[in-house]
Amino acid sequence: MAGPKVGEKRELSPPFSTLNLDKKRRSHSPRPENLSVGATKAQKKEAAQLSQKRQSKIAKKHKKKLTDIEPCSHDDVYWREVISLLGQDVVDTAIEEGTELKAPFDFLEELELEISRLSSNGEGLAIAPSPKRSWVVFVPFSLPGEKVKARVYRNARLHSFADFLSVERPNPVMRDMSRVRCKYFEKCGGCQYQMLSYETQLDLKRDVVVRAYETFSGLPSPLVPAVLPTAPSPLQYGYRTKITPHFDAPVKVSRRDKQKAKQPIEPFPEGKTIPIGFNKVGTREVLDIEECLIATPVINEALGPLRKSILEKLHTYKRGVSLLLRDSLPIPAEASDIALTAEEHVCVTDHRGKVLERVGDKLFQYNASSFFQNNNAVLVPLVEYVRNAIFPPNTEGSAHTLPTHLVDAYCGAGLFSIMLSPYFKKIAGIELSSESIAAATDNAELNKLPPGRVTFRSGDAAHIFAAVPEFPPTETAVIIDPPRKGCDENFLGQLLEFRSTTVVYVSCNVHTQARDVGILLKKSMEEVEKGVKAGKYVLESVRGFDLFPQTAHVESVAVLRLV
Ligand SMILES: C[S@@+](CC[C@H](N)C(=O)[O-])C[C@H]1O[C@@H](n2cnc3c(N)ncnc32)[C@H](O)[C@@H]1O
Repeated sequence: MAGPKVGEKRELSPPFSTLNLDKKRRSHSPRPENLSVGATKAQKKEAAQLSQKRQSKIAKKHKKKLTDIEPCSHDDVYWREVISLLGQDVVDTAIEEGTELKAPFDFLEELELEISRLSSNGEGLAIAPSPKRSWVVFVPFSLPGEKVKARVYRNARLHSFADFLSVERPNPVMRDMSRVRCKYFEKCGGCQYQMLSYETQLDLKRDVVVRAYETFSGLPSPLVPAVLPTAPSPLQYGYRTKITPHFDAPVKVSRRDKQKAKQPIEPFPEGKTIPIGFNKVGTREVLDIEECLIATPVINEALGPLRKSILEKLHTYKRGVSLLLRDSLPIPAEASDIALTAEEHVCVTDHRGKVLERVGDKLFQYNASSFFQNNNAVLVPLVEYVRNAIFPPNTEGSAHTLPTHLVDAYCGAGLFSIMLSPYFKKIAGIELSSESIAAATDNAELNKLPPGRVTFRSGDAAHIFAAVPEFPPTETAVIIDPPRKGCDENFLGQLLEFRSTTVVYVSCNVHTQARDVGILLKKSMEEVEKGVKAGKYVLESVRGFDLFPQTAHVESVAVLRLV
């Protein structure tokens, strides 16, 4: 369950962004904002012409076949949204006619658009009002039913991305700008939903889960249960325990200059400042951020002094830097005193430092640069939900054997293994990062788990099944929590071979989750049909969890049972 960084630019780049002008737009062409303020018609025309030339050059270079789109990638998710809005027939006709890369408007053209619905990434989707051909435009910060003004900044196959300019006719039910708390909203790429009620945000995230399973699982609808309402985060602001603001190189030095001259790099003039913060929406340009209201208070308290100290020694930086601010409990000098640590929080800014967090009655220590979930407030409800899925409350007296063993695949610093340790006789966790495995092993000791109950090993998740020959599959539950790209075929094959009674799949990318669940269900059905195996997997439930309020991001938990 990773999750987006605040202000992180979503991956819109290759292989699908055939006319990817983003970088160029930033480096050479006049920025749209600059153009809108006082730009003459001639300037706008010149920019558009320049960009059109560049557009066709890049299009030629990068023209990709549809088959090059990586399944379940951001590009694929956008492409499926385009198909669902335009209809497969319209898309097929455009491809046949060869017009699918010919946007019906100019680069940087201002459009007035009627928003139909929201995309899975939180942008409004509109069909461009063009008599030439049907074309979809994605506009951030716009809502269904609204009429908005937007300016196109990138064209791709049958769709474009546009900067949001203004709402001409708001959706009075959904939009309430008095809800917006952050002064950077609509500029920063971090949050998409601050103008919405929290209930609406949760409903929208449920829709994303529904659409992901419809689109990416390949399962007939009767095999997908009704998606449950999204579980809320106890905190809707001040929840984020990690942020990574960044800044670009204060002085640009070309590689050739560095190699050739080997002379001291010109210092950045003292007293000057540069933006330190998150990416401006839809760009890789840094927006100066002095506070981030979704981050915890201790992070915001530390951000000001950290920014100040950087600006004071700005001339010493020769490269851009990604800062790290992590909310932590203070770590006592003596490791044995760690459980007694005070509950006032501190902010860790050293990438090589340690972070200490309490989740329920357990403590977790890990390296500041390693993975840990970024919303501490929701972790107890999330783990509880996973526990209830493994031990359903009403199974007493049923033939169902309750698991005594747990496999925790992609275990990180041991969150699920350690939190669920009281409920199992034996637990095995596996994780690629040896740093995280070291932390997980230490965390088992820190929480005084009975020796031998939990073992962690570093390696590819698929290796776990060979490593636990003594785990009886019918009495073993498996938790999977892979990175955004989901599980690979090797892992899924071995999971199917192992055949544990319960699989709980936690994911920060519901699209790859839906794909993987679809593969598991279909393959296990095939095995039954061929008479190779007796039982098959069914998808018992799917539910979104809101780990990132105010953003469009959703975590998803799917429960699979062997029947
Ligand atoms: C989303 S995190 C989940 C971590 C943990 N379950 C938690 O909640 O804290 C995914 C983890 O998978 C690990 N990982 C990535 N690829 C892996 C692989 N092929 N095998 C095992 N672990 C992997 C990453 O290092 C990362 O720690």
